[in-house]
Amino acid sequence: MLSSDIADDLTSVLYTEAEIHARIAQLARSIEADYEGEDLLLVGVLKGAVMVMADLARELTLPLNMDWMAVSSYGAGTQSSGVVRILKDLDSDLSGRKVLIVEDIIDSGLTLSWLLGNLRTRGAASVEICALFRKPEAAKVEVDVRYVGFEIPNDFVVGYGLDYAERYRNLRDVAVLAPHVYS
Ligand SMILES: O=P(O)(O)OC[C@H]1O[C@H](OP(=O)(O)OP(=O)(O)O)[C@H](O)[C@@H]1O
Ligand code: HPA
Ligand SMILES: [Mg+2]
Repeated sequence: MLSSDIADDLTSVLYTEAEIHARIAQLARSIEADYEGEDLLLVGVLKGAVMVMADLARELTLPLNMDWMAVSSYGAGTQSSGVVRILKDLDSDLSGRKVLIVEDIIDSGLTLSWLLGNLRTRGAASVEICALFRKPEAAKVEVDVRYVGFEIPNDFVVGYGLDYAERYRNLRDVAVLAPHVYS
C-alpha cells in the first residue's frame, strides 16, 4: 500500500509491477535469441534504468557483463533541457563489444540519440537499445530502438526507477504524476 501522501500525487497506474515483469521476460527471450553465443555488455543509464537493468539482467540466461553510465538532462523539471551531461562514464573498453544500452524511458529522444552517438565512437561491434517505455508523441528526434517494452501516452510518469525531482523512483508500479505536483 502507498502512503496517502504519495497516492494523492498520482492520477492513475499505467502498468503494474506484474505487467512490467511479464513484459521484461518477453524482451529477455528476444534478446537471448538475438545474442546467443555472443559476449553481451549491458550498459545501464543511471539513475532511471536501475530497476529495469536489475530485472532484465536477472531474467537473461546469457553470460553478460554490466556497466553503468550516468547522464542527466532533466534536472528537477518535467522537460528535457536538451543538454546531456556525463556524470559518470563507463569503466569498460567497448572495443569489439556487443553493447546493449538499457534505459527506462525514451521521451524527447535527446538523451539516447546523444548517447548512441557517443558510444558508437568507441569501437563497439554493435550498439543497440532496450527501453522499457517510449512516448511516440513526445519525440523530438527519432531514435532507432531495437527493444521497446511499452509505448505510452505523452504524460509524465513516475515509479520503477522513474523520478520527478528524485522522488517516486521506489514505487513498484508506473503511474501518471498528477499535474498539481509540478504545476
Ligand atoms: O528522451 P529524453 O527526453 O531525453 O528523456 C529520457 C531520459 O530522461 C530521464 O533521465 P534523467 O535525465 O531525468 O536522469 P535520471 O535517469 O537520473 O532520472 C530518463 O531516465 C532518460 O534517461
Ligand atoms: O515521463 C517521465 N518521467 C520521469 N522521468 C522522465 N524522463 C523523461 N521522461 C520522463
Ligand atoms: Mg529523471
